[in-house]
Amino acid sequence: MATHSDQRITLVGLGAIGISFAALHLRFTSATVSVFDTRPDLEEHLASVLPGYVDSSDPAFSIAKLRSAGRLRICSSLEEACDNATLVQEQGPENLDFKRSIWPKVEKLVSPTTHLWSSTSGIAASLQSQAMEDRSRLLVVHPFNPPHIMPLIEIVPAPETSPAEVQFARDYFDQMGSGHRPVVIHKECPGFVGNRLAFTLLREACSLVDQEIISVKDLDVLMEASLGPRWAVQGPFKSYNMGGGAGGINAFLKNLSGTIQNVWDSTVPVNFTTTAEGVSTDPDAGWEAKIIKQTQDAYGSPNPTQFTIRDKALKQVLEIQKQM
Ligand SMILES: NC(=O)C1=CN([C@@H]2O[C@H](COP(=O)(O)OP(=O)(O)OC[C@H]3O[C@@H](n4cnc5c(N)ncnc54)[C@H](O)[C@@H]3O)[C@@H](O)[C@H]2O)C=CC1
Ligand SMILES: O=C(O)[C@@H](O)C(=O)[C@H](O)[C@@H](O)CO
Repeated sequence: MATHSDQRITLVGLGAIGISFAALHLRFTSATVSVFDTRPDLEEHLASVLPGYVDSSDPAFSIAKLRSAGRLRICSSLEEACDNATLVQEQGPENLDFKRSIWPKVEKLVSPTTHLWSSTSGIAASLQSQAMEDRSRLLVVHPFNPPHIMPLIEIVPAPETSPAEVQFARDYFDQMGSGHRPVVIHKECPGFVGNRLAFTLLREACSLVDQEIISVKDLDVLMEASLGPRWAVQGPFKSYNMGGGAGGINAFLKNLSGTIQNVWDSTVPVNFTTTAEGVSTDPDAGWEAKIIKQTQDAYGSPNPTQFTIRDKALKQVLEIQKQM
């Protein structure tokens, strides 16, 4: 694989994820990063957010230095941004029309060997690539927010994606030295794996609040005081293997099979009451209104201080993981 310094990376879409990926590539590789976004305030937006994400006191990482050194290019068109790119990563809107339309445009602007990655949360590469000339090039490289801190990178090839593209993406993050942990998902499924697990838990959490079994705030306390720390140090299978004692997971499943099955049989799934405007917040709409009101009453709207506290805590947890 070409070293990171050989990479000329184009980022399409510099919102929450795009800026975070820009910081990751700039901080941990010597790649050139060209950024394009249709927002008119891209330069100001980058200046206000990127330095905090790059998180380095080294003056070489100031926006001005990165630009004068040619490592950061702020572009005003997709054509300019894709010029001479070895890797194009899109973090545009999470809708199929956008993602399906951007790739044929990019294909025409780059070389046949340029790697093409989508940061999508759940739109399969096989759906995005329908209008592409060469569908074997497209790969989902799904991060967890924020990717400049969160180590997971879900690599999700379509059946058409070439194995070489998967290997390149895996090597890219394995060799970055940032502590990122790429995981290859072998079959496309809605939500891939990370979000599928997250949203399964979210559905049960919403159902428990809707049934007035627990409040939003106490459910968060319950997670932060138990499963959160547990799963930060041992995933579900590793921790239940320990939970089975000497007999491991086999004993665990045998000992608890009745309780586990009883819980599985008792779940009361909830489904969105969506309207043309999206999720309904109508007080009579059921669970959504309860979740939204209780969450807003508990936490208000997210503010920069909350993000700073979150990121600091995440980094401390990840530092502890490295010592394991
Ligand atoms: N926010 C999250 O927690 C995560 C989001 N993702 C995925 O990343 C992608 C981006 O999500 P966010 O960064 O949260 O969205 P965002 O709304 O913060 O950023 C999207 C950016 O795309 C830009 N954009 C819109 N149309 C464009 C165009 N034609 N060309 C170039 N730029 C354009 C917008 O101006 C905006 O800055 C989505 O596919 C999402 O599913 C993946 C993991 C986590
Ligand atoms: O949770 C995350 O950071 C990611 O898995 C996501 O994809 C975001 O939650 C969000 O985009 C869910 O769709």
